[in-house]
Amino acid sequence: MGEETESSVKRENQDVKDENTRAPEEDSGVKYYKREEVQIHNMSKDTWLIIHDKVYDITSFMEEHPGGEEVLLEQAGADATESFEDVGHSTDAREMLQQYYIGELHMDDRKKVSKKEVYITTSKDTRSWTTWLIPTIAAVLVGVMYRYYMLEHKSS
Ligand code: HEM
Repeated sequence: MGEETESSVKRENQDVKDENTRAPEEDSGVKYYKREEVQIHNMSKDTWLIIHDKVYDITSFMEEHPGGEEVLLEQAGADATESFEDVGHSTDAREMLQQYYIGELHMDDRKKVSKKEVYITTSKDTRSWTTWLIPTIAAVLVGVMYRYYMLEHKSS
């Protein structure tokens, strides 16, 4: 009887240990992962991905992915932001990501200039005024030249 209690205590301790070594899903505070840490999880039974500097454990999603397991495995343990965006995933797909979120990519491992910033500097707003200004100037010039031409013809 005493033995039974001892073994159940042991099992309980084991459970606690497993809980601690598992990917943390803490309520308080965000967990930061180094790139090397993410890289270890690069197989079909243990798959992590980085998308937009966030880390996802997609192990349970592998077989469910509508685009197939293969494409995910190719990106396993790495930054899949570009391939994820290239496919043009739906809003539903983006919302699905939340379920697999486990933390953030460590600040030291983030790229210095994010794609977002590049997009902002080349946004349409800064270019749009030049697209109508040049034809307008051209039209005014043609108008002025036409007036001069007509005046000269009248006087001669
Ligand atoms: C955890 C991350 C991902 C989630 C939650 C996800 C989810 C989805 C979903 C819901 C679809 C169905 C179409 C849609 O709703 O957009 C889809 C399609 C697809 N995904 Fe993903 N995806 C993920 C990562 C990736 C990555 C990293 C790649 C590329 C390497 C990829 C490649 C594709 C392809 C090729 C399709 C099929 C598109 C088509 O047939 O039109 N996905 N994915």
